[in-house]
Amino acid sequence: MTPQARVQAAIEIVDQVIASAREDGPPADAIVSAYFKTRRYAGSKDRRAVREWVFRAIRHSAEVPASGRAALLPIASEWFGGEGHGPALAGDDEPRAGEGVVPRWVQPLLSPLVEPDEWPALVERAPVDLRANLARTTRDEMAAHFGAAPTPLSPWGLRLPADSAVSTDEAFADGMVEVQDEGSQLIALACDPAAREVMVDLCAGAGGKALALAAANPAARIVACDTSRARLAKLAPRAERAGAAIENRLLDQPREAEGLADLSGAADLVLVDAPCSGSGTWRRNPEGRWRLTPDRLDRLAELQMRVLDLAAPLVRPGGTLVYAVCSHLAREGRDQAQAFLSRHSGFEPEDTPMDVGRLDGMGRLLTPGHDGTDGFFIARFRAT
Ligand SMILES: C[S@@+](CC[C@H](N)C(=O)[O-])C[C@H]1O[C@@H](n2cnc3c(N)ncnc32)[C@H](O)[C@@H]1O
Repeated sequence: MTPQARVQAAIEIVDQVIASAREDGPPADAIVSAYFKTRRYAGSKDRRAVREWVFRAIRHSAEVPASGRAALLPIASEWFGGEGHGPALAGDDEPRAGEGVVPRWVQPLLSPLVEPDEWPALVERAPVDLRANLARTTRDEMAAHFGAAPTPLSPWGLRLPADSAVSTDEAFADGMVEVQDEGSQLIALACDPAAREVMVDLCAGAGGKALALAAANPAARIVACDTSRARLAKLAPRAERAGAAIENRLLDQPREAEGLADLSGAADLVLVDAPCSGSGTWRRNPEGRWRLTPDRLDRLAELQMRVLDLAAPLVRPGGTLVYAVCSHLAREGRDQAQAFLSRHSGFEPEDTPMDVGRLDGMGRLLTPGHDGTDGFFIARFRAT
């Protein structure tokens, strides 16, 4: 492909990314892969270059651009002109995407700790973090195997450069490591897993945190719940690879409480890794900024409240509830934690066992700019 044709391909892909953000469709990565499935003429260098253009265009623009052309014009105008199968010459009054990190309507909703000087880090390319599965290996052994540096905050973590391929490595296939951002590892650490016998991961998804809990305490009973069959189905093969014993439980929305009745008052620890805006992972999914709308945020805040209320009765007296979201928005983090306490007088806040991030209300906030992790809010409550 000519350089111009690569830019044209990026324009077509960004058009699809814009539509997918509107319709809650697949992520940009999946769209790039699907695009090249039907274009066998593109070699690996072409694919890499096009992908690079696509993500540069997405990172460049906080607001949804008018089109793929509008997204590429500000960063690739030298290739517009119709040569070499490239995009046609741009008109003077053609729309161009503006530069920005945080969408205007989201800016007042950020935690006040996230000041504008750290906004650029919210969309910078992220490294690949691994979690060594201590049930099978040591971090030092995996550091030597991958030639990776230890992460500074998590005792289980290793850090590789952005875009490192891990899934084809034999240590990955043998369950010695999982790909997991250091911030996610810190959520599992905030659960104090070694001290628990019964742990419920209420929003387990594909089980990233449940696997970390199991690695830290292989003897514990871990119940991984979710309302999404598709997400939960991904946990079983991962658990098998890691040699972890985790019970899977598919909950039926809106009758989740019925499916949890036998766990009432039985859990030493309930983790609520709640559905959220994902604003803390914009550096991995920068088009997440284009997906979020005020309506969607309202629905997520409702859901967070609902899963917290489902979690509360499961915690035994003296047990712990950990609430986490991968978000920098005060409404999903510190405000949600405060509202939980005002609804549940049988809980009191307690600090996380590790001194990481910054205090944000009664929880802790981790951010890419301050901590080098994805963005997370973590709060801990003790059942009195
Ligand atoms: C942030 S994701 C969880 C990520 C997961 N813990 C991990 O570490 O990979 C939130 C999950 O909550 C699930 N969820 C949504 N509504 C729920 C509900 N009412 N009860 C339980 N899980 C729910 C979603 O399906 C989604 O998988």
